[in-house]
Amino acid sequence: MGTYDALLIVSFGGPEKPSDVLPFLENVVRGRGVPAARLKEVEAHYQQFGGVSPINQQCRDLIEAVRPLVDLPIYWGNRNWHPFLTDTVRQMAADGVQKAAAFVTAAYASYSACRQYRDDIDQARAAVEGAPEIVKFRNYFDHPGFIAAMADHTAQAIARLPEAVRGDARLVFVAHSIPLSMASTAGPTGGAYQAQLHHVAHLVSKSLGISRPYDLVWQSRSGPPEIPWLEPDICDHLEDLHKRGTAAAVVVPIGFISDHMEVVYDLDVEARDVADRLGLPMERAATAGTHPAFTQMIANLLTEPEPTPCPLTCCPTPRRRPT
Ligand SMILES: CC1=C(CCC(=O)O)c2cc3nc(cc4[nH]c(cc5[nH]c(cc1n2)c(C)c5CCC(=O)O)c(CCC(=O)O)c4C)C(CCC(=O)O)=C3C
Ligand SMILES: [Fe+2]
Repeated sequence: MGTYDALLIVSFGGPEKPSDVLPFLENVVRGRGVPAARLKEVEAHYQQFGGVSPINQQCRDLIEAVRPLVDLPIYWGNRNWHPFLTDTVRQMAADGVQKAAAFVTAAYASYSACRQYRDDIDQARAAVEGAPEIVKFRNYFDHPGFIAAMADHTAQAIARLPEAVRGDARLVFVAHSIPLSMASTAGPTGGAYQAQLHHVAHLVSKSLGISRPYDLVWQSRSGPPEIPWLEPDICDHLEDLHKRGTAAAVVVPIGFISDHMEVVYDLDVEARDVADRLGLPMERAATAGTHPAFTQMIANLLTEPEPTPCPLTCCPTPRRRPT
């Protein structure tokens, strides 16, 4: 407590112009066996948005919103695109930073959401002489600040529905799908990714006073088709809800903390198309973004005791596959 001399934001990174898209995607999928056809599709999603992912600007906005709340210099580095984490850690060392707290823009356990960011931090530190110590915050999915932000945005989404269906709207929580093998090894004893997401879905519903059943479904499936991932997909699920006579759906992306490309494409384009075709009233809740409860959460995490390091068996690295 009170021992940090900098706050480091660690994020995924995204392209900011059309010519960034391919090299960015190559960084993301290196050694991960994502089929070429899937990559072509995703490339088209980015180009449809002018080759610009919203995620980097969202990190800048988050930093500006957090700056008045913390008494520390704030740095920012990404896994897959500029500013690269290694360059940021080099700058931190040059500035004489000794010990930084790291806020990762992913709230949950699993290799992709937690361990891979830890590895990024370790690799960046290993590449920089005199690198500062970097303490990653705990997985903050159940922090009251995150829950409050998501509950607030969910209430706003419900209020945007036609009045007649508001009271019956089905809450459809959604997160990034991951391979079943990754899900089964998430957290110290496995299954933590789904368990944490279920917990958040429960807490958000509860804080809205909604006791109706809700769903937890998945988006943005990648990887080779023969490898099983978490299902059902949000689009199939909307079809299913419609068949069952559901009056309306409020899609709540609890798996992400900003409205980046996977949100604005996979939900606001793809899932929206499905809902419109079905005539199913649907609203999408905003992610936490720069909600004041969420930015205050980041400041509050700085005052928590240092988290105990994860066991080595937690969220292990998947076997790398040839592309
Ligand atoms: C759990 C999880 C999160 C949440 C935690 C977190 O936030 O980190 C997340 C976030 C994100 N994923 C993102 C983008 C991509 N993810 C891909 C591929 C993959 N994601 C996976 C998982 C996750 N991903 C996995 C298991 C793969 C398969 C390849 C592999 O094993 O690594 C691909 C490759 C193409 C494809 O989609 O197939 C892209 C382009 C962006 C940036 C969006 C923007 O640019 O605005 C963000 C924030
Ligand atoms: Fe992803």
